[in-house]
Amino acid sequence: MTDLTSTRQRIAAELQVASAFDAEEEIERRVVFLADRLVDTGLTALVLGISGGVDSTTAGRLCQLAVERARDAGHEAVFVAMRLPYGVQADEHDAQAALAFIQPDRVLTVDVKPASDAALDALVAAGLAFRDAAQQDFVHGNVKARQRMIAQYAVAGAMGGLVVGTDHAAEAVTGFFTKHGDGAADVVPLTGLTKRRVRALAQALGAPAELVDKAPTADLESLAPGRLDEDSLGLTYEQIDDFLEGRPVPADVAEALVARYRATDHKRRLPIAPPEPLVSRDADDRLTARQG
Ligand SMILES: Nc1ncnc2c1ncn2[C@@H]1O[C@H](COP(=O)(O)OP(=O)(O)OC[C@H]2O[C@@H]([n+]3cccc(C(=O)O)c3)[C@H](O)[C@@H]2O)[C@@H](O)[C@H]1O
Ligand SMILES: Nc1ncnc2c1ncn2[C@@H]1O[C@H](COP(=O)(O)OP(=O)(O)OP(=O)(O)O)[C@@H](O)[C@H]1O
Ligand SMILES: [Mg+2]
Repeated sequence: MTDLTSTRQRIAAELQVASAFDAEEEIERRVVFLADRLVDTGLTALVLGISGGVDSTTAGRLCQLAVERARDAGHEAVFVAMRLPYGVQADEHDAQAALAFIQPDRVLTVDVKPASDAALDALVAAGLAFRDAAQQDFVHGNVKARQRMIAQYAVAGAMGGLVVGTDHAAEAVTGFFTKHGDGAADVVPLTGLTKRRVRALAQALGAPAELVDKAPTADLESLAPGRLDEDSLGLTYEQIDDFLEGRPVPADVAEALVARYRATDHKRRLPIAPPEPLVSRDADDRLTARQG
């Protein structure tokens, strides 16, 4: 086995990509997971932003099925779908189609533009300077993602809810999310899925074809509205999925993915702390020796 093959296998295992896949089984397993989290924690709501993309369409429908499952078991539970546009969203019709499909108990709409723009204006007024307009637009994009996180956590705080994230293996491997923005969540039901497997779940759940097949966009940059993820990444999701599922990919693609995975390691972890001081390790060792 080559080094690259064993590295790929290790990454797929770390991201929980299964070798076998059955859409119906995966739906059931993930609905049960969400319903159990509600019952076990005693919390009473799931909260998730619905963008009109396939990830939140899929996760949103799983959430609605999960709260219905929890209610059937006698547990009070509600799914709050959040529309979180930045001003007027160009593909608002897709977001509305997603909501029509998900049939959430409740929809809350919060425009993240005023808060996102106010944060940027205050930073500039405080003297923060950007390299150029493109850098400012990129940083502003991450502010928008974090405003969505703030809105969802406010609802979760008020309603006793869990914030649901849409991260999955094809996004995690490249670290293509905003740290503490869309990367922040209490539960991540799509974990381990490649993008084509997310689409397979969406299809099996009965989502409209235009959402199942929709091209992924983070849609964070005002200077490049609706910019496709694949253009930003310089990789296609087919390539990413093939890599994760152990199908053949060109060596340069595999090398690029391994490099991205390593460079974004910090985004999949808790904040980095200083190494443990030796003195406390010695104390731990003494305690272990006494207990042993
Ligand atoms: N080695 C390291 N150890 C610890 N921290 C490290 C680090 N390298 C950078 N950092 C820090 O990490 C932070 C940067 O991370 P972050 O703020 O996330 O910013 P960054 O990764 O630069 O940008 C987020 C990327 O995710 C994309 N995105 C965002 C949201 C949604 C989606 C989507 O697909 O829908 C995609 C977005 O388009 C953009 O390309 C900085 O503070 C940086 O200094
Ligand atoms: N305009 C928005 N309104 C509500 N939630 C949003 C919006 N944009 C992003 N989000 C939230 O951030 C998450 C991450 O965005 P991301 O683009 O990765 O997923 P998606 O839009 O659902 O699917 P895709 O990746 O295929 O575009 C979304 O799943 C959603 O929960
Ligand atoms: Mg999107």
